[in-house]
Amino acid sequence: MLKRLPGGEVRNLVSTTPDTAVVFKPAVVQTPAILTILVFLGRLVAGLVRTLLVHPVAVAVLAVPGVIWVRYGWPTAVAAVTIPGSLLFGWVLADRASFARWIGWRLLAFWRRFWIYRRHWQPVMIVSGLGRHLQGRDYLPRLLRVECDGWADRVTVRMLSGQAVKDWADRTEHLAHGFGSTSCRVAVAKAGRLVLTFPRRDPLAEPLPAVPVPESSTVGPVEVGQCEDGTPYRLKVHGTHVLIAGATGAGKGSWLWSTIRGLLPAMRVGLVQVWALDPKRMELSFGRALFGARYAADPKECADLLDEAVCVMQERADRFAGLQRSHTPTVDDPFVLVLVDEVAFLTAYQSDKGLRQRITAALATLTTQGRAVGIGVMAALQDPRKEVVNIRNLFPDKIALRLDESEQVDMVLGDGARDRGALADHISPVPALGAGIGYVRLETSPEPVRVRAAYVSDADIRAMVAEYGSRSEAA
Ligand SMILES: Nc1ncnc2c1ncn2[C@@H]1O[C@H](COP(=O)(O)OP(=O)(O)OP(=O)(O)O)[C@@H](O)[C@H]1O
Repeated sequence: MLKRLPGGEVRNLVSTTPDTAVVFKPAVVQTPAILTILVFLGRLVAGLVRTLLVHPVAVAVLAVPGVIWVRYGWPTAVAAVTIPGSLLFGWVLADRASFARWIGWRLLAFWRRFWIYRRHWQPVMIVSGLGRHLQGRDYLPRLLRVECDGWADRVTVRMLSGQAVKDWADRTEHLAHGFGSTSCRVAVAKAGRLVLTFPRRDPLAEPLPAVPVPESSTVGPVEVGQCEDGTPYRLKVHGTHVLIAGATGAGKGSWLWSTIRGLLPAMRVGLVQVWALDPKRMELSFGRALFGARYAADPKECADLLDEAVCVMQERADRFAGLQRSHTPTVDDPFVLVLVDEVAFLTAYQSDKGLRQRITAALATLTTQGRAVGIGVMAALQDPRKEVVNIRNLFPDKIALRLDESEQVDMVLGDGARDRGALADHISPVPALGAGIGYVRLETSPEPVRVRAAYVSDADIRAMVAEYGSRSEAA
């Protein structure tokens, strides 16, 4: 048995070069067996101590009854298990969330570390090419920590020296399927350490009803839907520009309408104006009364409205010059959000060259100079192959809803987004399962966040128009 210890194989290594009689035999230095055994024992003790430190709850649940059994006999051990067990069961019934936070997820993490990740670590690492098998030894990335919450496992790993984040990002599919998940996302924790996120279920599989209209009038980030961890997602619109790309039926409308809905109280008091460009006449026309005179559908009217926005922008820039460097919305200088549904209709597909150039120039001017003076642009785009290369860099924040091809993901979100887990081409085309789901990439963070926008139904829009239509118009 000792002959099979790692390193022993070197003894049998013989290498020859073709066509010569010269034979090379490496010198073999035998490691004393006692040294190898001591190293193994040391590693075992270190592993036990590490398990105790990382999973104290799970170790206590397993060890304490055993110790009581040995010292005081089985009846005491059964009582020691039954009494706390009943108390814990009562805790589950009384407050499931706090039980999960303090006990449940920790036990699950302990179990999944042992049963899923530790058990499959070596084969998955070797087969995916992230580990190496050299001269009878495995060189594997270190599995440092497993944490669980309601929807995913977060696995912290230490990369092998010399590995790059891209090596892992290129193998997310191997990792996901190797550890029994549908996807895997890679994020950098610190130098040499990564956090891999493996979803266990999809919390966004059910459509979300429209978010209630906020009570206060704010232009701060607008609640438009929900993130995977169940927290509300708030989209920043003031001080940025947002591009939303998605195939037909991907749910771009729910992002536009959820944003308008969150701004309604601020529109009512005059802190926000939404200017709507609706060349398809199918989306924003439904709530036309909310926009008053600032609605355009015909390409010529759209160009005029954009030019008007540029005039407002330039007039403000003249007034603010030397006085203020950022915009605070007031009734006199409200935040102007220019919404464009299907921007390619006005640019790429526009046959009138003069109009196309006017619109493109106005959009470029607004997106490059507008945010400091309180003008924002939110544009929807159906086919990212048209126009996205020209306009993508004008929008600091991008959202990729369902896309037809994997190459389109990086076209919309920027290089490397798909490798980091933005699988927009895998979003279901079934509206109930996938419409409104998208990956958001903000200028402040390279990690794409998966979000589902709430669905604002026709009835919701009618109610919004009835409640806010005329008053917003007046503003
Ligand atoms: N957030 C959502 N949750 C659930 N279902 C949605 C959501 N958004 C849209 N849907 C469903 O998907 C359908 C298509 O949505 P929508 O028209 O907004 O897509 P779109 O991307 O604007 O498409 P197009 O570019 O063709 O106008 C809607 O009729 C609705 O049934």
